[in-house]
Amino acid sequence: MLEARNLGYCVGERWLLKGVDLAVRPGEFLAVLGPNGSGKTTLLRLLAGELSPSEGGVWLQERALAAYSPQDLARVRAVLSQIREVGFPYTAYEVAFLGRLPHLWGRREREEDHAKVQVALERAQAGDLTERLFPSLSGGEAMRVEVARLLAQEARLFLLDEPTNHLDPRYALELLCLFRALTYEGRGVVAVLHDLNLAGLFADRILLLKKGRPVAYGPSQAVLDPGLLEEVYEVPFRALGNPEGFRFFLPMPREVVHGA
Ligand SMILES: Nc1ncnc2c1ncn2[C@@H]1O[C@H](COP(=O)(O)OP(=O)(O)OP(=O)(O)O)[C@@H](O)[C@H]1O
Repeated sequence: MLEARNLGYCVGERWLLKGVDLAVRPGEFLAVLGPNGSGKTTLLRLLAGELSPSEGGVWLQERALAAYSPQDLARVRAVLSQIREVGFPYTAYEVAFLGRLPHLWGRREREEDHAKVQVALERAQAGDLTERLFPSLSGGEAMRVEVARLLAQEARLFLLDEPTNHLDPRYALELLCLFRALTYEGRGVVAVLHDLNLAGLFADRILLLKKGRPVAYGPSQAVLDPGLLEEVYEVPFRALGNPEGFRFFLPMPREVVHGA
């Protein structure tokens, strides 16, 4: 569904990202992890076609990303970015309706478009927000409306930049359950996450970045190794749970790990 080969992005003399290879198959959930400034958003923007690679390339459904028109691209992949500003006081419903725009080229909106937006708002637990002005929503409410916009877009691939940002534990879990459920319909998900444990719970695979370079890429529970995490995040981690099964990871102050 999605493939990146030797992907790199350079600004001036500095490589913000270099040497990334990855593949997302239909039904797969890939989490992108790494410290602040490690290149996660840059990678997501390259995968979305919002930035052009300095080297390597991206293929979506076996077609080079660069060969897509903006309309075609918007019908295949949906992007949840970190920037959540709208220039006008749109209602939440109008923001969610933006997801239908890629399907409206060359035709007028129909009743079914509104029905799809309504279903998307309910599925994103934003059905009670429809009349609210978007700028007046809390961070978590705005996120749910944005998710409704993505669902209304009916894309095959979702690219999510820190989707659990602003969400309380319940909504964070429910949001990731929702996207995991969408993978069972054969859609793909790439999500930038900071929560290692949510990544371990929901992702099939993890790509771990440090300073713009891939450090590990593989099955989630294999990548989530305390030694590797300490090397990447420069803080000790303690693993809890069953070494043969699911493990949780807690970052620890060094004094706690090594004794004060
Ligand atoms: N247009 C640009 N010009 C110069 N440097 C940039 C540009 N865009 C991003 N950077 C830098 O590239 C690095 C990677 O940025 P990026 O936003 O991809 O990191 P990130 O892993 O998503 O970080 P965070 O976890 O803090 O959101 C950062 O040091 C950032 O300051």
